[in-house]
Amino acid sequence: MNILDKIIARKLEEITESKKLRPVSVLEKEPLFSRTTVSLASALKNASSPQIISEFKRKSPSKGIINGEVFPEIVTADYVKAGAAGLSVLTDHDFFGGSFDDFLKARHANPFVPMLRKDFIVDEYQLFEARSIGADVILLIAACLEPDKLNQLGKTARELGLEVLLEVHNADELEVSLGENIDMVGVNNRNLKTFETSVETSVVLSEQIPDSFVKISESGLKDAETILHLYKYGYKGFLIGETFMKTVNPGTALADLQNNLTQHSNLNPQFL
Ligand SMILES: O=P(O)(O)OC[C@@H](O)[C@@H](O)c1c[nH]c2ccccc12
Repeated sequence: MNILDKIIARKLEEITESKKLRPVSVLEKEPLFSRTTVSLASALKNASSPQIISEFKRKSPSKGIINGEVFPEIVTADYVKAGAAGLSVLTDHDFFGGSFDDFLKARHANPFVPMLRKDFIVDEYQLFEARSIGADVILLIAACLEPDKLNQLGKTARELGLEVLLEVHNADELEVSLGENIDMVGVNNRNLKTFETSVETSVVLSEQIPDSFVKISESGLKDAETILHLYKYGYKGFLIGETFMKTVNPGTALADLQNNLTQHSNLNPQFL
């Protein structure tokens, strides 16, 4: 069984448990459930420079513990101060060390910033959960979902007021998964089954994503040069976790990257 299959198997168990403990009728009563969501897609679409979506991630199956001593309310507020266009917070516990508690702390610290619930969504129930913790965006991973299921989840997500980020890793996934209930397409530079990471994945797939979708490059991004390179291929958003999270002060790491982006684009105005 590859790691993705293991994650999904565990996810299905968790969902069965959660549905009993907190049925949809309970989730719907959460105060955040009826909150007005904030659009990540429009923040990215309207920007005239590369936008960073900063991730709060404690650990991962590929890297183990990334940072054991971090507080989501502090890190995410620092990210926003340093200019993050959006936030991504892991809610998967067993494989990524995340939680609803992390997400809620980040949400309360940043009420008006677009936030992605980063998890493995395989059931409608998780969309209600996402809404109940104050998410604006959910991720649908093509590698985890049959096209019909993906389309159905996208439809329900949008009915709930959530934006949908479709994650793909290759042309086949893109072809079968791209549909009408998608707001943004994220190209994951990391293969979730092998953990192999190459930013060339974003270059190769860029041409095949229609211009009507906002493009985001995800994973393995470390420096301004790479971001400006991918920006030329039409990527507006850049999802970055580990590069920031492995430092003592993730917000400062983002601020440094933003400075480098500005400097490089001053030196090379053709990039912007
Ligand atoms: O930490 P990185 O290499 O900057 O990657 C961030 C993000 O792209 C990655 O965490 C991610 C992308 N897709 C996912 C799906 C599930 C869990 C995690 C992910």
